[in-house]
This record gives sequence, C-alpha cells and structure tokens, in this order.
Amino acid sequence: MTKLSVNINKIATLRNSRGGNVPNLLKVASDIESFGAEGITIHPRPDERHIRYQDARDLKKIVTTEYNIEGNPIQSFMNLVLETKPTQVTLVPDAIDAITSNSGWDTIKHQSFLREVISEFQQNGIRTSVFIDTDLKLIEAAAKTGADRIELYTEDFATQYQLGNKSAIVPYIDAAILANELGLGINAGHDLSLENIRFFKENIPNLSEVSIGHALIAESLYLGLENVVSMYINKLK
Ligand SMILES: CC(=O)[C@@H](O)[C@H](O)COP(=O)(O)O
Ligand SMILES: NCC(=O)COP(=O)(O)O
Repeated sequence: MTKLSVNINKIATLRNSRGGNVPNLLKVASDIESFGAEGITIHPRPDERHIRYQDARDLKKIVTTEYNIEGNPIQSFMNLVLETKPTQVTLVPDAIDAITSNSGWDTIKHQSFLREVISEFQQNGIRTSVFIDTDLKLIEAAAKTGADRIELYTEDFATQYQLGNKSAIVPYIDAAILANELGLGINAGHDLSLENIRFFKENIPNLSEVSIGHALIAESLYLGLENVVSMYINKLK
C-alpha cells in the first residue's frame, strides 16, 4: 500500500493572494486527513511565497497523520524542522529563486554535507528522505549519506507519460530496484497526477509514499467546479 501525502502549498498560495485566512490552511489540512489522506506535505520556501514558517509550526499542532516538511537545508530551514519535529524531512536542493523544484541532489558532490545534516535530523527522531533523480550512481551515493528514504523526482516521467512515452518508467524501476537492495525506502513526487499515478504505482516495487500537490489541487477545482457553479445559480434563482 502506498501512502498519499497531500502537498498543501497551493492552498497557501490561494490564501496569500488575498492576505486573509481564506481558505484556512489548517482546516484544509484536517479535512484532507478526514478524507483519507495519510500525510500532509509542505514545502516552505525562503521567500514564504506560499507556506509560511509559522504555518509549519501551526500545522505541527493539528496534523495527525504523517507530517512531511520539504526544503533545502539552509540554516533557517534546519532550525524550523528541528523545532517542529515532523515525521519526515525531505531534503530538496532548491535554488533560492526557483519557481518550483527542478532537480534532485548530486549525492556524490554533496555527500558529506548531506551525511551531517541527515545525522542531525535523525538524532532528533526525524525520518529523512533525499529528493533525487534516477541515476544509479546517485542512488548508491544516497545510501552512503545515511538517508532513510529517497524521493524519486518524477517530473521527467510525468512529462514523458503525457506524451505517450511509457518507457520513461524504466529508469524509475531500475532506481527503485537498486534502492530496495540498498535498504532505502522509496517515496516519489513532482507532477504526479490522476492521469499517471496508477501506472507509476503499479510499476515501482515497494513505493512507500507519494506527495502530490499541484495536479491534485488543479484536479479538485475541476471536479468541484460544476457543483459550486450550480449552487450559486440555485441561490440566485
Ligand atoms: C519537491 C517537490 O517536487 C515539491 O515539493 C515541489 O517542489 C512543490 O513545490 P512548489 O509548490 O513550490 O512548486
Ligand atoms: N514532493 C512532491 C510534492 O510534494 C508535490 O509536488 P507537486 O505535485 O506539487 O508537483
């Protein structure tokens, strides 16, 4: 069984666009859990353009499922994670001005840095995961960092799948087989969607968790829009 962790960055984007508290991020997180999701993911970025550092602290008090905080382990992020103690921290090598995550770690180049950071999180009882591409040398090096899990960066798969190139799954299968051999748990995320998730899940052995945000929120708009438009029309009769 693969756990679904819902990334709520986009809920915070919507809230921040008006400066108030609509939608209420904490209520949305609790409702998502009550709808059956087994985790809540946030990715606070240094400019706090969606999730704010205070959101991370507030969510810690109410999330009852797996709480996953993603980000680049700069000092302010490290402090936040060590203070909030989520279930899992997912390390992502974001450039400060990146629109969204656009690469996995070079676990060879940054091996000693990652080992140090991972050890600090683990000493504080926080499970660690490393966002990573499918290159087998990088997966091998990830195991040497002491990480508990990897998160396979799925943008390339999602793009190729949409174009009909199902063989794009092959490097992900190879990466997952090696990760399993090395004792690394496997998560996955980025651009997973209702369209591609079943195929991905069925092909990846021992997929522990997927974190999904952008597509899930976009799909929710569409799947709910008809209902809400009719409710307004009814009220205007
Ligand atoms: C690591 C990853 O792929 C996601 O966390 C993604 O980065 C979402 O972040 P944004 O919502 O800021 O695009
Ligand atoms: N770790 C991936 C994530 O949290 C969500 O990515 P996306 O679905 O917003 O692309």
